[in-house]
Amino acid sequence: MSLRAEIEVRRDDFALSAELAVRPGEVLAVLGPNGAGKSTLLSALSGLLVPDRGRIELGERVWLDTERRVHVPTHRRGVGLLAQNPLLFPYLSALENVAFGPRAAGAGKVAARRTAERWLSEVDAETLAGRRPGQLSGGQAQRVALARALAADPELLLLDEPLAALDIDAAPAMRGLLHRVLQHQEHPTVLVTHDVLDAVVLADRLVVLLDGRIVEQGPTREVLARPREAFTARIAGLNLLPGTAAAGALALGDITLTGHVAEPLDEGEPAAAVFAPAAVAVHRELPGGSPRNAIPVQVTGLEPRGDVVRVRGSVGDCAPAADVTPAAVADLALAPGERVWFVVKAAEVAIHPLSGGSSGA
Ligand SMILES: Nc1ncnc2c1ncn2[C@@H]1O[C@H](COP(=O)(O)OP(=O)(O)OP(=O)(O)O)[C@@H](O)[C@H]1O
Repeated sequence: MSLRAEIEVRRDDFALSAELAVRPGEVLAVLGPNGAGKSTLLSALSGLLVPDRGRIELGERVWLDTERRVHVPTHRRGVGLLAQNPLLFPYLSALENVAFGPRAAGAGKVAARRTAERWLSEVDAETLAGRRPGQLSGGQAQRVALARALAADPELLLLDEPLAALDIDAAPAMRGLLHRVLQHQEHPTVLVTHDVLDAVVLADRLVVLLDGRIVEQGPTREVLARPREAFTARIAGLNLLPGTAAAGALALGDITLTGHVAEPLDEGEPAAAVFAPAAVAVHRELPGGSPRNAIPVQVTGLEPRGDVVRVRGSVGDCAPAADVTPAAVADLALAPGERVWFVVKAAEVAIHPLSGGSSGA
């Protein structure tokens, strides 16, 4: 069932006005700076906040229609929420936490337990079944919280910064797990995040919210490849070269890029190499010797950016960038049309799975 929402919220010095549609099985990421209205939007979808005006429908069911004074409360919407903090019941075991939703929906004790076991295993947490939340790490608790959200069989899944509270080691594993689980979701999902990587790995489509308004939307990689707003350009400032996963590397046509594989990847699945323009060195000749990644590009443009010059290149359909000093531009006699090598150390490259939903470009 598709989600369709039109929401208006007015506050003293803030107004949210947003319209969105999410198809079954699709993941929509909502990105935006602090105060843009992301949480307000999510609260309206979950029913915790009653908008001043709007309409929210899931399939044939109307959750909100301000003209007709319809407002279905949160507990009757069938919404699964995974927030920044796991918010597990402290006195219940992991298994009992996950079984809570099915029990509340009327399932018998044995059936609820079986559902909980299946979801705990789905999130690689079956060995944690008997533990209380106080005996779990942040990453483990978040996995249990995801199982709890899914075990209730929600018709709409809301993910509110689900990786923001995890430490730098736990976040990639959880992102990889979400990637796997969301691929099998049949219901719409809305993901609020600050991190462009979450959108790249998890979302089919992206909306960018600024000051309460949607300023960009479309398939994730299309929006990031051609940002129209400065905010999107800034968050999309990383190079992202899409290809397919190959043992510990990324195949991009006949180029192979090696890097750090932070999340589980199956060979042949869509993946991307992600690296900063500042990590790229530009060479006229292919440097020999050291095991570095070398990408043959044609220079398409040079843009001054403070102390550096951003060299834009093209390789296939991709437009990677390198930040170099003005002296290097002069030494290398860089100009549009020239053929050069973009060279980047494997240690500077991260290889991530890519969202591969029906509408993912
Ligand atoms: N309960 C509230 N009462 C009054 N104003 C609020 C309330 N909650 C949020 N706001 C204001 O509404 C605007 C949007 O806030 P919101 O929390 O939706 O933004 P956000 O995009 O989620 O930000 P962040 O990324 O910092 O969480 C902000 O100006 C905020 O100060």
